[in-house]
Amino acid sequence: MHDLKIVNGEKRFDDYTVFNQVNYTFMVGRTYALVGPSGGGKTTLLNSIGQLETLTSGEILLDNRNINTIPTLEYFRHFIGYLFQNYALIDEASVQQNLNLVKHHRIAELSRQLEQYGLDGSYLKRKVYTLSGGEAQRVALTRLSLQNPLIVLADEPTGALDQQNRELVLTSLRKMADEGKLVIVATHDDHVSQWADDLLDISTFKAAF
Ligand SMILES: Nc1ncnc2c1ncn2[C@@H]1O[C@H](COP(=O)(O)OP(=O)(O)OP(=O)(O)O)[C@@H](O)[C@H]1O
Repeated sequence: MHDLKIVNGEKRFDDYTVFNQVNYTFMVGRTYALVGPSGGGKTTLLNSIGQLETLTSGEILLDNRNINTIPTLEYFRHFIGYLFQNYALIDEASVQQNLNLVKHHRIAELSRQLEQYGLDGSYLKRKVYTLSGGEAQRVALTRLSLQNPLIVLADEPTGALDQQNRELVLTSLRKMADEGKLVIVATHDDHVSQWADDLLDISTFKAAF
């Protein structure tokens, strides 16, 4: 069983400590809500797991292997997938181009994957800027499915969505966990906190000096 372990994790920006003494083990197959006050360090912790930030001290172990020993490209390709509040798609490019950015897929495969998220193949030619927020997040979910990473990091993925699209995102993330992925969602949304298997409050990881 894969796990992701943070051992004595600390992150400082100059002399400001965002968090310290983070000791926590995430298990694949589960969903985690990462909560805490604005500026508390949720995004910083997600980015540290995603190799976009480096811990000031401590380590992050994936199956007991320090993630910093995994080459960044390999890590991004095989282990880490992101879902963001603002979708992180290229607005001026088509849905098809966005889905093919990392790896080329046949149109039939793209259509099949899009249909899982309630969009048909006619969306492939649409420019992302013509999509509604809910449709854009469905495209981002499709991209995540195609990438098929072990760890899904979601930063406020429901923040800009109505209830129906929020439920679609949560159902999709649950399915990914059921398929054996680890899903970590940074959120301010109580509904998402209640949905997750485990709740992790970042503000509990800030010891006094
Ligand atoms: N590159 C950086 N340089 C300096 N300070 C930073 C940097 N990135 C983040 N910070 C600071 O670290 C703290 C934690 O920020 P972070 O974005 O992780 O919080 P958050 O819990 O995700 O907040 P929110 O809920 O508002 O999104 C903030 O005070 C932020 O200003």
